[in-house]
Amino acid sequence: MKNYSKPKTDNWQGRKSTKNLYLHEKVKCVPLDEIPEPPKKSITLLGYACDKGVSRNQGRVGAVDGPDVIKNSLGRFPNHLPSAVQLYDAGNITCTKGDMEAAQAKLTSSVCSLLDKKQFPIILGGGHDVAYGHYHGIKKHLDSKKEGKSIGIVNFDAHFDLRQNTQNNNSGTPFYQIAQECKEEHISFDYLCLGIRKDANDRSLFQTAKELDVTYVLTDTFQIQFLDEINTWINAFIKTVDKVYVTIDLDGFSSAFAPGVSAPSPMGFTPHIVLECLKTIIASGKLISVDLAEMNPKYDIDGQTAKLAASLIHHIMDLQFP
Ligand SMILES: N=CN[C@@H](CCC(=O)O)C(=O)O
Ligand SMILES: [Mn+2]
Ligand SMILES: [Mn+2]
Repeated sequence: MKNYSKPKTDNWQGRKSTKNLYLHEKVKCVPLDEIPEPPKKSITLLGYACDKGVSRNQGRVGAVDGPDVIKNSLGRFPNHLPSAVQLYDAGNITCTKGDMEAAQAKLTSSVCSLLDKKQFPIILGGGHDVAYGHYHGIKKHLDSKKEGKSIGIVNFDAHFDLRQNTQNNNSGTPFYQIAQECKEEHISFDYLCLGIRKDANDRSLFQTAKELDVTYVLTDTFQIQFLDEINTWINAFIKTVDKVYVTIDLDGFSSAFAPGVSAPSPMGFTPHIVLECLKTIIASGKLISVDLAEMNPKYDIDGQTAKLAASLIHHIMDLQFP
């Protein structure tokens, strides 16, 4: 299959038990086209092993290895999933000959098929261009049902990623591309950014955000002491949409927590505020799919970023499948 590699059991190792106490014992490595339609919802992890968007955006490459490193870290975590909930690793979407658009297209069809099969997808990046393919997979799935359901995007990120794609599509353009397509389709572009850094987005990006009516919280106020106000913003946003797609760019976290990214944020946000926001979003019952972007093992220190990513996934699974 083009732009795809099958799941590798080698990625799943750790302490051994006889009772599925660990996630490496719980997970089933199943190729994408063999993922079953379960009677109950279940979870599928799928990697987006591509950093072409990062290199096109003049960033530091290495995120191509992000998905496998996250899986490797996650496998060592304890398994608290109900036994009726399945956990699959469906392998990785790959990028060949620098054709990022082909990788995004493959991600779109894969996410759509996972959602058609009632899976809860957790996509592991890879550059933040993962968001373009991921969003379209959700959209394709919802559009096929012809129920007119809308998608709200919640992006935890230091960056708007609203750069114009006049030169090329890259890791800094996905939400601009989506916004333009929404305009063409006469549907609203619902985009909430949490943790935006003023010192990492130029004036024209703030202007684009204003023109597109983007709601955002700056990283200075994206802190636990402002949680009530942040929750008010999140709930107001969620109310206006039918489904919520959450994308977590690891570079929004302070580099004290997430050094292993292409563009680190020394004064970024904490994991605690993100967790509280995830609780609010998941409590709404509207969360349809999640991704984690920009995991770059080349710059990680002692596996901290991979462990943070794995811990976020663990929390999300716990909240979504109590
Ligand atoms: N996905 C990341 N996008 C950021 C990268 C910033 C940087 O390279 O410093 C952006 O384009 O703004
Ligand atoms: Mn970012
Ligand atoms: Mn980003």
